[in-house]
Amino acid sequence: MAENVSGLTVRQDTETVSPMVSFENVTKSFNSRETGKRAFKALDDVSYSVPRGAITGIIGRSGAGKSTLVRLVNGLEKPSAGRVIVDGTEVSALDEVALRSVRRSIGMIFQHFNLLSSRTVYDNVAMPLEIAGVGKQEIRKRIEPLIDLVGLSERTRHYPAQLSGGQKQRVGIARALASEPKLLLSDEATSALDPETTQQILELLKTINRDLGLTVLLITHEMEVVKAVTSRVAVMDNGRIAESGRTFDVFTAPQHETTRSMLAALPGGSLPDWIGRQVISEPKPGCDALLRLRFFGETADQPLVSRLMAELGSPVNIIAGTVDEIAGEPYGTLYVAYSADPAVMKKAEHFYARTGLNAEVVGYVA
Ligand SMILES: Nc1ncnc2c1ncn2[C@@H]1O[C@H](COP(=O)(O)OP(=O)(O)OP(=O)(O)O)[C@@H](O)[C@H]1O
Repeated sequence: MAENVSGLTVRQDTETVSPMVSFENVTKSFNSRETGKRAFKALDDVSYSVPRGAITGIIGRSGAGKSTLVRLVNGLEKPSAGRVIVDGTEVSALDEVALRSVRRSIGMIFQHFNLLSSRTVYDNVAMPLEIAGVGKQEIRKRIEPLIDLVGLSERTRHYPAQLSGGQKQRVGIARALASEPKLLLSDEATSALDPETTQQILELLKTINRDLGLTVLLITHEMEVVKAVTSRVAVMDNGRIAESGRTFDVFTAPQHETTRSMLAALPGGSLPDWIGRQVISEPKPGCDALLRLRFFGETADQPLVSRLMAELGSPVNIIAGTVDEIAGEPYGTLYVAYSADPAVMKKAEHFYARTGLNAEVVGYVA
């Protein structure tokens, strides 16, 4: 834990021994377009480590600084202060020639795929190897299994215009893997895809991460993407890391306002509108308390709601609920209402303390 500028205690990731990427006190200022003077800090004293072999998400709203962070990793930008270290090499200190070889060890996929329309699937994937001067035979030997891996063996002679968005991104992934990178950067790679295609591409990224042991750093503004595929996450806000840690921990107990409001957009992340409109913040005589119960870990598979009902001896009204999976772990949310009578509330509190059930009063309904 550490203090941020506003004095709030924020969560920080600590399990990052021998990271693949380290940002050490990185600040990136841009010149003001009006005055030409350094005015705007797109990144403000960012320290963060991307663990080796995992899929890590960087999430934040538009303008939070995500793309700037990624551009520092492959040396497209240099920090104004601080260091960026990739697999032990300080990329922020390298000249253009040295950077070229580092970039070969970093694959990248993009929102708009960046394929060459005049080249076939095969030729797009082969391109990084052609540029590196690899012979035709060797290229074929390396490319064919990759095209197979991304499920496009039937389409090697097709042009990008003949492919769907998901297929184009598969080409982008195969091309990124052609030079056998140790790190894959994904910049909003699923943002232009429909939800079903997004899931398929995310599954492919998981397979690649697992089977090739490739470290993936994925930047996105979509919580759904982070939830589905990452094991670690850093939430960015105004050029700073607002909080970071295991995705499951950050999603189930968010500490920063930005994380909370981004999570509210997920299905089940906020109250249904019809009840939300009736919620009052202070109890009135005879009203019900509205609670959010969260089930995970040991509380995920126990019949705690029926036990709660028996314990209170007063009706428990189930308002809404979802059962979901975060980073592969089950997670449920249930909104319930019961009498806000102090005696009932006290019994409920004892029940939560005894069982470890995570419960939070979100308001009252008359
Ligand atoms: N070359 C530049 N010159 C001036 N300002 C820049 C430059 N590049 C980025 N910025 C500013 O830095 C801030 C962070 O931009 P960045 O693209 O990193 O954010 P982001 O989180 O990736 O947003 P988005 O999701 O919209 O791409 C923005 O306010 C942006 O306008």
